[in-house]
Amino acid sequence: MRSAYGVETVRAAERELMARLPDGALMQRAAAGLAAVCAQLLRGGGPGRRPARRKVAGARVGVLVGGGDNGGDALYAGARLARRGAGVYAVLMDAGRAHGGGLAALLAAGGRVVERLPERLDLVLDGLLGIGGRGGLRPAAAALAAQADTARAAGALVVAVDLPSGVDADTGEVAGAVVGADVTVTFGAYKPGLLISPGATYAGTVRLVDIGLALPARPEVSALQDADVAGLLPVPGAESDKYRRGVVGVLAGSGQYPGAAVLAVAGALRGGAGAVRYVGPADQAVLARFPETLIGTGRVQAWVAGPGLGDGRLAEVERLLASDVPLLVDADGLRGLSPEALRRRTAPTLLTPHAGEAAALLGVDRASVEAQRLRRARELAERYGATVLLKGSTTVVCDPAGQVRVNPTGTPWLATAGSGDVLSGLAGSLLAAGLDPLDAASAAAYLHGRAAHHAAADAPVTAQQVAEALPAAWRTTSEASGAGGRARRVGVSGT
Ligand SMILES: NC(=O)C1=CN([C@@H]2O[C@H](COP(=O)(O)OP(=O)(O)OC[C@H]3O[C@@H](n4cnc5c(N)ncnc54)[C@H](O)[C@@H]3O)[C@@H](O)[C@H]2O)[C@@H](O)CC1
Ligand SMILES: Nc1ncnc2c1ncn2[C@@H]1O[C@H](COP(=O)(O)OP(=O)(O)O)[C@@H](O)[C@H]1O
Ligand SMILES: [K+]
Repeated sequence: MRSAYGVETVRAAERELMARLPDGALMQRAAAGLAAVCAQLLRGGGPGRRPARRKVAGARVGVLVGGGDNGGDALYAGARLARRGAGVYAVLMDAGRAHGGGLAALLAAGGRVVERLPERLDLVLDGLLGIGGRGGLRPAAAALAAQADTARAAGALVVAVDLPSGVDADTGEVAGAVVGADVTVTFGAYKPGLLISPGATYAGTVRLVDIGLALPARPEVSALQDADVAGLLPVPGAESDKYRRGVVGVLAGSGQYPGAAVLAVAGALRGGAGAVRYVGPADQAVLARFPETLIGTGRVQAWVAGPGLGDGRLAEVERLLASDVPLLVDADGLRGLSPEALRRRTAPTLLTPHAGEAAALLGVDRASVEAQRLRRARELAERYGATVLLKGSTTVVCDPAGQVRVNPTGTPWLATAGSGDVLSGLAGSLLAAGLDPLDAASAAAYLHGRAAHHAAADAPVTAQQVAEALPAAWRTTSEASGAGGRARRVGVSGT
């Protein structure tokens, strides 16, 4: 699990540790870790777009230096690289406020202060702002961020110190100018803004440097990894039967959108439930594609309601809302949903809106959901008293108690018609197999994103292909974690 902590929590942990260490020790730890990653990148150990230099000596390194400790980290790291023979050029945002010790160390090591970044750099350190950044970059910082972009376009690797300047550490929000990094070296803990887009997009690959912080057990935001997901996936035991594994009901499709029913069933069949029951007018289309589907109402352990329903069947969704069976509501089912109806429910509810649907539920515009994914997902979960999976460039899952997970898998190729229907079927199937909504939603998003990677391989992909790649995604997730033996056994008497 990747655990992320907000600025206040990180600062409190830093204070506590600093009180026990000599002055400046923490910054030296950060700078040493940062310089080590830069050296590795210069030697060709990272996402280089230039031929590797193979050594640090002779490399050309630019350092963008802000007025706080983030600039201090960058200066001390620059000094370490200069001592190893790199040519290091520092641009100070505000000469009067650059970190004194760091600047002296850089100059003593042979580094230089220059007016603007020179040409032909191998690497640029973005030390403008770290967790002390507030609001959009002010003009002087924005001008230096633009220099980083220019150097990057000319082939330099950009390494963000702690986080890309311009990204809000707590939310991933970006207001205006921002540094686009290839690699972010973050200190002590992941920050939520490194895991949530748009911030995550600007961070590139994130490397964590341990500086010894003691952090609370419960992170503010987490991202499941292979082993976590593998440990959640339901695996039948020797005594399992299809009913004990769970039956998922799918209320989806309409004359206008029969395909949504087929795709939701396609996802549900690959989600670990023992059977899928379909209710709706697209039964012939569903059966033609999946003869294993049960047709018509009957007992289920979870319902998926909404994909392609159109607007004529909201009464059926309301009946499910009034039932005591776990329920996932997606797409058309989300229209006109009342917070009161959800709050009255006794069984778990999972809502899976995309940004447009979330905007309608909150009465805000779509752009504000896309720019503030974490805040909007939290608001929805709180207002509706349900777990929310907000789809999009970073899928955010939030439960009513405020636990947040962000999904680390996926690809923009997933932005294709019908892939959301596959996801809702898959998540509903995991609910029917007994996972709670937070786990079902985050495991489903993880597998779905991974399936898209398998199926897309950097080319366009269809929703059906994503569904067909789910077994491979399941297998690679379990294998990569070596968790075959630790997976949940379901559908065995007494479980
Ligand atoms: N506190 C600690 O113990 C440690 C801190 N470290 C580093 O220190 C950083 C935090 O340092 P600071 O608290 O000094 O803060 P920062 O260095 O992140 O930024 C503070 C400076 O940026 C300016 N600023 C804020 N928002 C701005 C905006 N939108 N546009 C332009 N300028 C803006 C402020 O006026 C201030 O001068 C961390 O991100 C990390 O890099 C590391 O050295 C590890 C240890
Ligand atoms: N830019 C993106 N990057 C990664 N995944 C995306 C992006 N845009 C959309 N997705 C994913 O694609 C799927 C689209 O679902 P949805 O919007 O419901 O489409 P549909 O209604 O056509 O099925 C979701 O899983 C969503 O998270
Ligand atoms: K930075």
